[in-house]
Amino acid sequence: MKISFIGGGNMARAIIGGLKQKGYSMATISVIELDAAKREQLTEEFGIHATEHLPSVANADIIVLAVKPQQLRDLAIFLASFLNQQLVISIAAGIPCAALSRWLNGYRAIVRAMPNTPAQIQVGISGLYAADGVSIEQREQADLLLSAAGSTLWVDDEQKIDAVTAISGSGPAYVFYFIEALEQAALELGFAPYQARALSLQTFLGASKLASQSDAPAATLRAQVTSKGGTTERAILSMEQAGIKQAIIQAAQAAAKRARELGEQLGKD
Ligand SMILES: NC(=O)C1=CN([C@@H]2O[C@H](COP(=O)(O)OP(=O)(O)OC[C@H]3O[C@@H](n4cnc5c(N)ncnc54)[C@H](O)[C@@H]3O)[C@@H](O)[C@H]2O)C=CC1
Ligand SMILES: O=C(O)[C@@H]1CCC=N1
Repeated sequence: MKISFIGGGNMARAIIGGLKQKGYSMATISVIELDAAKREQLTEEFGIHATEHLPSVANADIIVLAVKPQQLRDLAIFLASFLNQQLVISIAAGIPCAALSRWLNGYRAIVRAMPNTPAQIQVGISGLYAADGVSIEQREQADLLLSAAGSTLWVDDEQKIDAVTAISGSGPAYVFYFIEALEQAALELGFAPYQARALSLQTFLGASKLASQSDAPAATLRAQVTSKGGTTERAILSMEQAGIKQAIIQAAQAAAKRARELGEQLGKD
């Protein structure tokens, strides 16, 4: 399977990193990227072919559109004439298959995917939606490609991809934000930076692993840490008073709304 990425930025690098770790032949992967410095970096890091010439996609089996949503329309209109049988996978936030298909001159073999950056170490999760022109074989190809980056979750309702974007697409940033905050707290409690980082990171790693290996819901695991009249109880009370849980829920809702807005604004032309 020959895979061409168009756009060699953060997310393309994360997926290619996952494919490399999984043992994919880097000879089957190419990237079309406008920025010469990024092309050089991609070739150096992964040993892949990186070019600025779009027509090279004609030989690919799968084309992954990994440019910003704002860059997708112009790219797609130019790409349309190079499509024959390829599966097009778009990872752009918010942009509906219908808009992309219109820009691609009615092309319908489109999968909309929403991966996340932990793809680069194969512990990502991707939401996937297949438009009606996608064959069963192409659906399997898309699943195989994104599986190299972690788990996959197919949805039948395209709007759910905006919801996936809000939870797991943007989600790593929420977690990094919490890690930053805990690290900051450790610094303020007198630890050296390397100690603060170790305490914060290992706590996230350990708690995430424990939650993923346990049948108990997160609330039960939290209760197991929380002694009556103890330190955790005081900390959780402080977070409840600050409205942290509600703020996180609102943040995810704001992200989903932004994904819908991007689709409406950018997908209308
Ligand atoms: N960064 C993330 O965590 C995630 C991003 N996404 C989606 O992935 C897409 C890419 O995001 P990032 O990688 O973060 O952006 P980025 O800005 O790091 O990468 C986009 C790349 O596309 C290149 N580019 C733009 N127009 C081009 C063209 N016509 N031909 C070739 N290359 C072109 C740019 O030079 C840039 O290097 C976005 O649509 C975003 O919504 C999806 C899931 C997660
Ligand atoms: O922030 C964004 O718009 C993209 C989509 C999900 C993660 N990054």
